[in-house]
Amino acid sequence: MYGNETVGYKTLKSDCSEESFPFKGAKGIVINSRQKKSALIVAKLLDFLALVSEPLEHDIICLPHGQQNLPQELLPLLEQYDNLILWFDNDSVSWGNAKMFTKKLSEGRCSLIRPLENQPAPYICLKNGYNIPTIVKSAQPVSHASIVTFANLREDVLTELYNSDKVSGVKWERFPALNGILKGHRRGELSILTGPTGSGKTTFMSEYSLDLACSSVTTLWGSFEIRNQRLAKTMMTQMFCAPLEKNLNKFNEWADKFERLPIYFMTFHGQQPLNTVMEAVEHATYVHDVAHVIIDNVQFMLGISSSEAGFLDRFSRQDALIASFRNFATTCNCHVTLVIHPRKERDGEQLTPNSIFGGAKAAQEADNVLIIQHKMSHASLKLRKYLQVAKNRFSGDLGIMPLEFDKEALSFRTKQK
Ligand SMILES: Nc1ncnc2c1ncn2[C@@H]1O[C@H](COP(=O)(O)OP(=O)(O)OP(=O)(O)O)[C@@H](O)[C@H]1O
Repeated sequence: MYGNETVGYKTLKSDCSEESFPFKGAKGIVINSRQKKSALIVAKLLDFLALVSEPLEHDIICLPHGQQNLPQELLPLLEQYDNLILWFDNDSVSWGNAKMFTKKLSEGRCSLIRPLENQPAPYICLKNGYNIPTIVKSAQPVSHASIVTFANLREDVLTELYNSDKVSGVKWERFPALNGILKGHRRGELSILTGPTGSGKTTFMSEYSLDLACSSVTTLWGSFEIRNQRLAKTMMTQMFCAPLEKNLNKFNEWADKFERLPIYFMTFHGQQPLNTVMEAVEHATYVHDVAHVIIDNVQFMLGISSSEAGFLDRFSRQDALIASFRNFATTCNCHVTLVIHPRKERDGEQLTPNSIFGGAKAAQEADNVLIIQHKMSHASLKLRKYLQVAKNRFSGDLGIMPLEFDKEALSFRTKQK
């Protein structure tokens, strides 16, 4: 509903999956109105239905696109409420998403149900016979001061401890080895991907981000080097797992599936001023609740190449870009991945974090450094590729993931044995 008007609908299937229609454009809410000044907001229809049957002094609202995004158009609709309580799943990804939404909804009037073991999502609470009104009463206000005391932080610490045995970010379906090393993809971090020229950085990043988008990570692509239609074609091929050229009759079916993914593309190409790009990124992050921004690649965006004269200028421009994205990732709680070429490439030599163009600054500011490496297999005399996690600030775990390229499907996915 939007006011009294029906603007779309949500479906719930027997396997508990949900869909919204229209997919991206639905700008209304599912509401059980009890004419209250306080509302309980959930992301899933199943949770909504669980709460509707409870004796609660709140309006019950289900968001149109789950945790994926909170359309700006809903904000006036929610203005009527003095209090908003957000109750999502009890894992750290949902916790991060709920906190992001409170920024948009104005933190002062928002409370959150903490993702603790005895406070799972409403539907699970209902199934387990938990006392839902008591859990709702335990909702904690969101603190938003610039300076916090431990009293403000203790609930966050408890949440981290409670979730510490779980993968603490969104998992990759196609790259299980990465889940083991990186422990998932988290908001607020800066990752750098590097690798020799033509080693497959764009192709890999396309699949890596596609996989996350399939798990509802809203993604903004800044493809400065290749055109968006080529990137979208690569992603669609990777999603389809076979060449689309040979299956043109399937195009519409797969284009419909691809269109439903929360992926946005910046329309920049070639060299662009940093401020213009940052402005677009910040705007899109606010409007679409972007959780992952990709810049491919930094040198192309800045219009610099390793052969350009005046290295001081090009290094300082790249430093400024890295500092801007570092700051953006932290303040907007969004993951940023920067694709950066290596500084120098000597045949047969392995790259290290220090090989990143621009040197120390990039590796220092990054939370994660990923490197596509080549290695000659002495047994088969074939050049093997692998992805090396050379820095991991979250858990400190380092390691490698072999990259077997399927040329037809443009895919590096780990094959099921
Ligand atoms: N492991 C691989 N084996 C063979 N071909 C590959 C492999 N990975 C990518 N390719 C192909 O190589 C070409 C270049 O890949 P891609 O553009 O992803 O590399 P890149 O590292 O981003 O390049 P650049 O250094 O120019 O930015 C593409 O046509 C891609 O399909």
